[in-house]
Amino acid sequence: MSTERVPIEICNGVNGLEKVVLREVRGSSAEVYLYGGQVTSWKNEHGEELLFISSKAICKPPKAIRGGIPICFPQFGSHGSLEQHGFARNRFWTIEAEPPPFPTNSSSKAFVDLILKPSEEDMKIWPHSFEFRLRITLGPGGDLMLTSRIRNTSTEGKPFTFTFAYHTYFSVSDISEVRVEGLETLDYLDNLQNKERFTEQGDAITFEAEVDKVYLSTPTKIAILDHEKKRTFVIRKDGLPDAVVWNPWDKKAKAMADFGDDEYKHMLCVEAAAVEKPITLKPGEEWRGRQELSAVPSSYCSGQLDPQRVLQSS
Ligand SMILES: O=P(O)(O)OC[C@H]1O[C@H](O)[C@H](O)[C@@H](O)[C@@H]1O
Repeated sequence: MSTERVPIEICNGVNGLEKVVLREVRGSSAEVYLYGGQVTSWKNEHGEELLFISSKAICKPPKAIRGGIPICFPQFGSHGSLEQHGFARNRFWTIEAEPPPFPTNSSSKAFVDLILKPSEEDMKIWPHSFEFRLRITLGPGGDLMLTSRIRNTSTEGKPFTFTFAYHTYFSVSDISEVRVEGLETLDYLDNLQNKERFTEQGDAITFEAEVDKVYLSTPTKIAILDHEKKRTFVIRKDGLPDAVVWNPWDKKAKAMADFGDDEYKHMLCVEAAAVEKPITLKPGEEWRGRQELSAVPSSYCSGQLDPQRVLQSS
């Protein structure tokens, strides 16, 4: 099989911000803004958007883009002294033509390599030398893979510590019809209750109010079932033990300037993350964290197991 890659397509997105477009022959596509190194669109082969992006997103530095997949680094949330979610999401990344090779089992030809290095200004707020390489790949079947490689390039023998998340906003038909599987019975830190630790009770996770939880040491596979759309998102992760689940619900939605009042109904963030146990890199060390997303039609839909409905439709 030829490994010749598809030439990278770069064009201007909102407010003239540069974006990279990845396309697969079967019709799926993805868009990545250099601002934030942020995926802002992921479409399946029917051209359906799979990620949520707010109609009120402010695509203007220094505001991070509301939606898609912001990168939280070197700090997740308010777990540290930096600005919320760190600074990677509102810096300009660059395309790296020839990154150091790394083993990949993907035969995909549609990918882009980005790199972020700290500026002098960044060094003032976080005095650490690093190279953050991000490869975004669109697989032959339309899967979206993000691989991060973060290296400590300190020449002064200084280690550094960080937390991290792929803050993925999934597009869902109706949040009250959505179920998350893979996090049942796990411990979590509740951001709505001073980051206190609780244990999840019950069968599956469904939504009827604001949620902001960091599930700890989760399985590597998590599923989001969207009954109305008959679609299941599958998240596979590696190097990222935790998973954040967030929906602002109505009150917080109204309080956010870059988020529509009712948009909470159509999104859910499930974020592959390393939060509870920060990662430490010594000089010369490199860390990898990977997230792979796929969207598959789900055979199970709400009501299918309801005998009344089965009778009515037969
Ligand atoms: O508004 P942002 O800074 O983008 O953060 C949006 C949300 O991100 C995460 O999911 C956090 O757990 C939430 O506490 C936060 O509200």
